[in-house]
Amino acid sequence: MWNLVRFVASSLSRSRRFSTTVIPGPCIVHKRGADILHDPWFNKDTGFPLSERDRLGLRGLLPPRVVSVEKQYDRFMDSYRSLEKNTKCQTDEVISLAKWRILNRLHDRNETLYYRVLIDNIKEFAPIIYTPTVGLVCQNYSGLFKRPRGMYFSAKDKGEMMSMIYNWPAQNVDMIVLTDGSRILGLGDLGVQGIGIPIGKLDVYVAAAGINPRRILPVMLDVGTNNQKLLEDPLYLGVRQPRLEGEEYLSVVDEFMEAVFARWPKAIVQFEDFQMKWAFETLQRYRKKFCMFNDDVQGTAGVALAGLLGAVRAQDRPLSDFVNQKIVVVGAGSAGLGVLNMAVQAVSRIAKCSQTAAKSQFFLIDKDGLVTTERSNLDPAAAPYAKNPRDTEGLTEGSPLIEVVKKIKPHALLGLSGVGGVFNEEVLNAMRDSASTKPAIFAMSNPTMNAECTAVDAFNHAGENIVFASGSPFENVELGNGRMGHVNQANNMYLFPGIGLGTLLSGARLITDGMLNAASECLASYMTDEDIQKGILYPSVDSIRDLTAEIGAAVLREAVAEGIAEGHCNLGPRELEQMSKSHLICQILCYVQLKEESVEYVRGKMWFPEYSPLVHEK
Ligand SMILES: NC(=O)c1ccc[n+]([C@@H]2O[C@H](COP(=O)([O-])OP(=O)(O)OC[C@H]3O[C@@H](n4cnc5c(N)ncnc54)[C@H](O)[C@@H]3O)[C@@H](O)[C@H]2O)c1
Ligand SMILES: O=C(O)C[C@H](O)C(=O)O
Ligand SMILES: [Mg+2]
Repeated sequence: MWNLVRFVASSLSRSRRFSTTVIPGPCIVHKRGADILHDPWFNKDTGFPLSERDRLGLRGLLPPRVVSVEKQYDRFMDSYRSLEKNTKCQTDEVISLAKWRILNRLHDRNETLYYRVLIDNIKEFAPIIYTPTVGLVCQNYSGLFKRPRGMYFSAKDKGEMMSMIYNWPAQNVDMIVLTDGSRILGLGDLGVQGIGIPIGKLDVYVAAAGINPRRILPVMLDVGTNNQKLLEDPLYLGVRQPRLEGEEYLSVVDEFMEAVFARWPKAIVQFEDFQMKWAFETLQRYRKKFCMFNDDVQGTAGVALAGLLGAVRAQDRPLSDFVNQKIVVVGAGSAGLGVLNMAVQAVSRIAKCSQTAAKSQFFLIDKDGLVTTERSNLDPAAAPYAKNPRDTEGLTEGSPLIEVVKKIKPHALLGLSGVGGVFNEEVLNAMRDSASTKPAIFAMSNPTMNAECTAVDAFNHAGENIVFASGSPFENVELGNGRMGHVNQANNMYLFPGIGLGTLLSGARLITDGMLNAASECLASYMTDEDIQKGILYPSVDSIRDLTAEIGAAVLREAVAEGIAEGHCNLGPRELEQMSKSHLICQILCYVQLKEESVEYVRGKMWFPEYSPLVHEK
C-alpha cells in the first residue's frame, strides 16, 4: 500500500516538470529595465515574453527571440554535458570545480532556472553543490570568490549586529544556516571560507524541502581562524586573527542570535560545522530559547539511527533486537557523540531500561583508542560512554580499533572520525567475524577522501553480505556474476530539510527531541522490507523531495501533538490540530488516506521554480 502511495506521489511530482496547465501567480517587482536582468530572482534571461518586455522596459535589452524555459533548460544541460566531454582528460578536482563554476554562474544569474535544473537533477548535482565538491570549493574559496552570497558577521562587528541584520534585503527569512567555519566537513578550520557549507545546505533546503530561496540566509560568523596557512595567505578574505575563545566568543554568537530573532522572530537557525565544544555549548545555550538545532549533532544522529535500525531489519530481525546489537562508534566528536546520545535513548525506550543499562552495547573510540573511565582528561561530553575496564572483555584504556573489533565482533561499525582510511584492510577483514549476518559498515566522514574506507574496500575486505553506507557518495560496487553491492549515502541531508520544513510549517518556536525522533522514525520506516533486504537503507537522492514531504509532515504532527505548533501563514494552531485529529480518526478508518493529508499539505507548501508573470509596482 505504501509503495502505491509513494508511486502516485512521485509520479505527480515528476509530471510537474514543465506542466503547461498550472499558471503561477504574478510576482510584484519594484525595478525596471536592466535592473531586472541583473537580479537573479526576477531574471528570465531570454525567457521574458514580449508583452512583459514592453511592460518592464526590457525591449531592446535582449535579443529578439523569446526562448521557452524548456529550451533554456535543455541549452544549459547541453553546455553542462559538453563541459563534461571537454574536461574528460583533466583531474577529478578540475572537473568538479568546473562543474561547480557552471552551476554557480547560473545561480548568480537566474535563480529560477538554477533551482529547476537542480531539483530535476538532484542526484547528479548534489555531489557538486554539496559534499564532496563543496569541500573543495571551501578550500579554494579565496581564489574562486567572485561575489558574496549570504551575510558575514565578524569579530569586528560586535555591537553592530542588531543594525547590520537590517542590511539583508529580504523582508522575510525562514531558514538560516550558520557556521563559524571551525570544523568544515573533515577538513578542519577553514575560517571564513566555510561559507560554502551554509550555501550548499540551503541549496539542499530549496531542492529537497522547497524552502523559498528568497527566504533563506547563509551566514558566516567570522571569529578568526587558527589555521596558520590561511592567516599567512595574502588572498585570505576573513579576519586575520586567532579565533575568539570563551566568553568573548559566546558574546558574538549571543549578539547574532538576538539580532536574528529580533528581526525575524519566526526564523529557524541551523548550526553547522562548529567544532565540538561550541557545537554542544551553543546547543545547550539556545535550544530552549530559540528555534534552532545543530545538524551535525542532531541531524546526523537521526540519519545514523535510521540506518542502524535498517541494518537490524536487513538481518531479518525485529526492531526490538536493536537492544542486542553491539555497535562501535569511531570518533568521539560532535557527530559521534550525537549519534550515541540518540541511539542510547532509543535502546532505553525499546528495552524500557535505564540509559545506563542501554549504554552497555556501545563502544566509543577516538584518536587515542577505546575510551574508558581510566582516560586522563576525559572529555565531559564523552564521559557517559566511557567503558568501565571491568566490562570490556579484556580490552583496556586506549585499545586500538582492530583489537576492539576482534574482541567485540560488533554488528555495526560506524565511522565519524574525519580520518580517511581508518577502516583499513585488517579492520574490515575482522568484520567478517561480526556477530551479525549482515554487518553494517558506515564510513560517514566527509568529504570522500576523509571516508573511513571506500565502498570497494568495504565489500572486498569485509565480505559481500555487509550493508554499507558512506557520508559522501560512492558508486555501487560490482560483486561479479551481475551482482551489485549497494552503496547508501548516510548523510544528514536526508533529515535536515524535513526538520526545517516541518518546524516552519508548524510555527513551533523550539525544536524538541520529540520532533527530531519523529523525523528519524519517519526515515527509518520509509524503505520497504524488499529494499532493506537488498541492503538499501535510504531512498535514492532522486526521491529526496518526496521523503522530505513525509519527514516534514511527521515533524509537524509531532509539534501539534506536543502542543507547541503556533501555526503558519493562514493556518492557525486550531486548523493544524484539526488536521492532526483527522489523522487519528483516519488512522482507524484508513491508514493511508490519513497520513497523506498532512503530507499533501506539506507538499503543497513547497516552493517550485516557475517563471511568474512580473508586475511592476513603484
Ligand atoms: N555523514 C554525515 O551526515 C555527517 C554528519 C556530521 C559529520 N560528519 C563527518 O564526521 C566527521 C567528524 O565530525 P565531528 O563534528 O564529530 O568532528 P570532531 O572533530 O568533533 O570529532 C572527530 C573525532 O574523531 C576522533 N578521531 C580522530 N582521529 C581518529 C582516529 N585515527 N581514530 C579514531 N578516532 C579518531 C577525534 O578524537 C574526535 O573525537 C567529519 O568528517 C564530518 O564530515 C558526517
Ligand atoms: O555536510 C555534509 O555533507 C554532512 C555533514 O553535515 C558534515 O559535516 O559532514
Ligand atoms: Mg556538517
